[in-house]
Amino acid sequence: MAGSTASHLRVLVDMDGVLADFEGGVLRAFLARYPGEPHVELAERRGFSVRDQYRCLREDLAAKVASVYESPGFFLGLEPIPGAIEAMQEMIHMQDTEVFICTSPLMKYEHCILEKYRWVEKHLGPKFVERLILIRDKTVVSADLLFDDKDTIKGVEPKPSWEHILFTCCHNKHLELQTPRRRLQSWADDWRGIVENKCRSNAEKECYASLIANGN
Ligand SMILES: Cc1cn([C@H]2C[C@H](O)[C@@H](COP(=O)(O)O)O2)c(=O)[nH]c1=O
Ligand SMILES: [Mg+2]
Repeated sequence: MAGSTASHLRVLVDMDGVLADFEGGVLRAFLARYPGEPHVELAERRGFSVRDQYRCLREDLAAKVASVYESPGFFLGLEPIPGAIEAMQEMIHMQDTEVFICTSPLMKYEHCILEKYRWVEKHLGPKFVERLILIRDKTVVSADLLFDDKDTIKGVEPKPSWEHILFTCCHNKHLELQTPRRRLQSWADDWRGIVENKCRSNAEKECYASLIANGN
C-alpha cells in the first residue's frame, strides 16, 4: 500500500454526517432562521444534497437552506454524531492502523475551512488536527477504507484504492446497497470488526505477495 510502512491499514473517516451532525445542524438552524417556512424533516430526507431537496419543495428554499450552512459558526457549532468521538479516540490507537479525517469543504469556503479545523481541535484534539484532510475529490486519496455517508463518491480516479463503507445517515438509510458494498449503521455498529478484518486481509495479501515474490 502506497505511503505507509509499519501500518497494514489506512482508514479515512468523513466528517459531515459521520463525525459531525450536519443534517441535524441544518434543520435546527433552518427552523430558527426561517420559522413557518416549509422544511424537510430528517425522516423525509432523500439524497445527499439537502439543497436539491429543498429546491423541490420550493425554488427559493434552496438558497435559504444553503445560506444556513454557509453562515459563520455553522460548522463549528455542529454536534458530534453519537459515539463518533469515542470511536476515533479508540481507532487512532489501534495497532497497525493509521486514521485520517477526510472531508470536503464547501465551495464557499470562507468560514467552512477554519471552522472544520477548529471543530476537530475542540472535539478530538491536536493529534487529529494533524490528520485532517480537506479535499473536494476523495478518490485521489490513497487508503484502504473510507467511512462516508455520501452514497456515491466520484472523482478523477475511476478506481479509488479505498473500500467505501457507507455510514448510515437520514438521507441514505433507505438505499439498498449492491453486494459487496456494505454499511456501518452507526458508531454503535461493529466498526472495529470492519477495521480488524481489513487489516487481517491486507496482512494476508502482503504475506502472499512476498511468497510469490520469493518464488514459493
Ligand atoms: C448535504 C450537503 C453537503 N454539502 C457540503 C457540506 C460539506 O462541505 C460537504 C460534506 O461533504 P462530505 O462528503 O461529508 O465531506 O458537502 C453541500 O454543499 N450541500 C449539501 O446538500
Ligand atoms: Mg459526509
